[in-house]
Amino acid sequence: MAKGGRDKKSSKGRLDKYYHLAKEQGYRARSAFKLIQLNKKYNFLEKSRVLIDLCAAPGGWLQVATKYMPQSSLIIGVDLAPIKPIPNVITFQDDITTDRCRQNLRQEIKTWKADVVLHDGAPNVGAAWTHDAFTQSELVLVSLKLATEFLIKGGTFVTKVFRSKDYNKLLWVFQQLFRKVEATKPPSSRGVSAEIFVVCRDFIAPKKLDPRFLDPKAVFSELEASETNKMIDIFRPEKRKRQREGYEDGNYTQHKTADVMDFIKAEDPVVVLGSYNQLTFKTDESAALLNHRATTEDIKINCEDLKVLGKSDFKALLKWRTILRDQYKLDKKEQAEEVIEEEELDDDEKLEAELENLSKEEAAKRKRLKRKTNEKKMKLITRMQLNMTVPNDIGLEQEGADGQTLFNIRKISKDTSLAQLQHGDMTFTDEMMDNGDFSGDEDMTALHMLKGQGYTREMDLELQERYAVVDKDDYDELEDQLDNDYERFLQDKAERNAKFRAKQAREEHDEWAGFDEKNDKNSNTKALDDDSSDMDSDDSDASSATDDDEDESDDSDDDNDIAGDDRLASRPVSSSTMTTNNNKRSLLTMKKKDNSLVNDLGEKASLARKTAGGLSMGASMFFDQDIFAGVDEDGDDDDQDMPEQGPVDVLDSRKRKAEEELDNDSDFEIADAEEAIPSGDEMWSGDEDENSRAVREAQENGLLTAEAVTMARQLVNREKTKADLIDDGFSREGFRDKDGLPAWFLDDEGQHNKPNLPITKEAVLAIREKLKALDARPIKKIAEAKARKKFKTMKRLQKAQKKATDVAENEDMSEKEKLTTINKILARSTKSKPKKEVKLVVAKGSNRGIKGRPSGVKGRYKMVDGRMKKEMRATKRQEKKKGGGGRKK
Ligand SMILES: C[S@@+](CC[C@H](N)C(=O)[O-])C[C@H]1O[C@@H](n2cnc3c(N)ncnc32)[C@H](O)[C@@H]1O
Repeated sequence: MAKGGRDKKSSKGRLDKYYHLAKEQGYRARSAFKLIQLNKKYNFLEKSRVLIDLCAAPGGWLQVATKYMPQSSLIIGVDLAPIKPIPNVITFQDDITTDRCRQNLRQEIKTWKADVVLHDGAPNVGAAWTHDAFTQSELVLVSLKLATEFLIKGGTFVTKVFRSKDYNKLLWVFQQLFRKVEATKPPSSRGVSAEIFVVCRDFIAPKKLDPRFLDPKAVFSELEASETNKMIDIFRPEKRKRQREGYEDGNYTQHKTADVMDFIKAEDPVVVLGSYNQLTFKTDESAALLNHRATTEDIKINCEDLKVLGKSDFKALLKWRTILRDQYKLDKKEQAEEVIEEEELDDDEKLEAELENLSKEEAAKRKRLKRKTNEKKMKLITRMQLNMTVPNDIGLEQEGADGQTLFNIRKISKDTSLAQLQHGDMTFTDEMMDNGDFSGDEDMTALHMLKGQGYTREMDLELQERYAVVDKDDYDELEDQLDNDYERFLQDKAERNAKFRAKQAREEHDEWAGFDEKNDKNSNTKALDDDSSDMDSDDSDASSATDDDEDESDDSDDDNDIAGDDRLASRPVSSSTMTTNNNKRSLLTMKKKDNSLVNDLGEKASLARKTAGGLSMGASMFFDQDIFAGVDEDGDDDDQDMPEQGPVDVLDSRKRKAEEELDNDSDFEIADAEEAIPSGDEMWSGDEDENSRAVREAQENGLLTAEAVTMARQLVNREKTKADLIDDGFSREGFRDKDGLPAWFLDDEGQHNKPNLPITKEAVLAIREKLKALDARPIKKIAEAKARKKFKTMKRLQKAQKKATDVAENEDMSEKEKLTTINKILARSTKSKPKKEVKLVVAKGSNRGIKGRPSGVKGRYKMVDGRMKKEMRATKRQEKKKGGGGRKK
């Protein structure tokens, strides 16, 4: 039974490197590394003196806290389960949801306040995930409540949250109570786990707090999302249904496949691409598609792994789908329905609608052109920042801003990219395509010829034919729509995959290296200004006010503390103000002015409820996020860019926009991740002490083994990467369970069961030389003794020299006498003095037990035990006898 259990554990990959590291370093749970890594990122333990760990069993986090916090800190841990004692830690068993636990905590902490409150609580995550997730969210609120009671102003609250539908609501509440809220997933948290850690810093410590902030009923009761999120797709005149609840409940970790036909028939193909890992051709219907001429090899490859779709792959799949839908006449019915609807209009209405459509199309075209120009400008600025373009080039770049003449196949031939292409490396073309560097028709054809099958010209032509596209702009609209879809796809993907989010943030971070946040903001603002020059003045006022306020809030953090604290309980914010974008901005402005987001949750919710067709509480939460500071105002226009949308009420359109943005709930995290997610695994090394010790030793003593020298050379010569070395470090052998094995066996294993690391001849020679040099160096004591001897000899020689000079100058001596005397003096000086004899005094008779010098003994002496002397003599005698006896025999 136990064996089966263990196997199951292993097969799940549960016994990973952190498990083994935890065992090695004596941590009770692998989760200890989560706190180590969180602390490495945010450094909250070192400067804390009082810590409360809610849900602390078995005590891994407590162990970490004792290690990283200053000595004699007060550390309290509580859990439903008993916690084995940890030195200098107070633990007790309690349910954190009870009042008794609160009282016990109060008793332990007395009048102090905690600098850190940790919460890693998880109810038994098992079969009923949905239920568990909710209970976990409740636990989080309970722990937050305790945190608000015990935390010091400016304190830190760290909690685990599961990515469920309550996630954003929890984040919103955290944001009301802490100035800095960041969600992060430390590397030791398993990728397959839906858990994420939220680090809330700088506790506002409001004097009064509306209890509804911490009441699960108030926080988790969400207004039903309105039905207004309908984006009419110019590609598919059908309703698009977004997964507003984020993850599909209960299915977070599996490799999911869907049949290709599901993708083709789906209402929203982007959701399918975002939700599944693979599209299969297993049914008869889908298998038949394999022979379709549009199903190229690239399409098949794209279907294999949807998680790695690039932009062009994504677009190719959608175009392929459209062609197939056309073939299966899946859109025909809806089109017919539309026609019938249109017939119902009378002539005047038709004319009006047509005119409206025309003017909208015209406006959309203008906007698109402007946006493209701005994109080009932004790209140019980026390039200049990265020293890729000199100002002289600007004219050339701008010439191509309208996308008519810019493409340079020369660009490929000029630089190293040609060599890349010749070697079959098409990443360059992908990049150019994604960047929009290929713009003209000929360019696209040329590129597609280079690219091969996936994104075929044929497919594009077929699509143009299908939509009776008459000019390039119309086709651009299709492309725009695909671009939007791709953005949506990325968003969905980001929501689903925390790792992807981290990667994306890293990439963005890398991409913009060299820009500081301010510059970035400025350039964005500039683009916005350019883009929205025709925006009404109210808008610009509002946005500038927002910027100012933001600055203000940054500068006057402290000033606003008290005001903010008081207002947290009292000042209502009306959700009804958020029905238009103008109002969205004014809310943002208000919020920024307050600097502490002081809202009355209930008031806000009820007002939202009251607002017929208004935004939901979730939307207001969304607008409260800092990410709005950089919101792309031009995005509003994009909605109107779609001619097929037909006459739509502007208000509705904005509501849709707001709702759509609400759905992109991961925005919050991405924004945070940009700032805070580390830019490499090195940020997250598991055991820093060991690492730093090893580094220090290597720095002090150099590399001492041939293996180390070989590895170092491989690293320097780029034959191996750091990741390779880490991988090599983990082997099955290293993780053998040693519990219960006898010591002699482990000793033996230790001697012989060693990894056979590769070494090179050069490394061996280098080490040999080094050791030779080391060997040649005398040890300290010998060197000192030698130096002393040399010094004494020198002194003696100097003395002898002086004596010899005196003799030589003596006029009373004959030359012969002088010579003999000098020779004697020199001979004596080179001879070392005979050692003074040490007299052995036997401690017997009158000498027994005396202290000090025995009477009648002069000079050096040593007391010896008579027995010892006797015994030694006896031993010698016996040996002599034995030896003699042996010979006799
Ligand atoms: C993942 S473990 C915590 C591990 C801990 N951070 C460590 O490093 O050892 C989650 C813990 O939450 C505890 N827990 C769940 N619900 C609780 C509750 N209502 N009150 C107290 N503890 C609770 C469980 O008993 C469990 O020990």
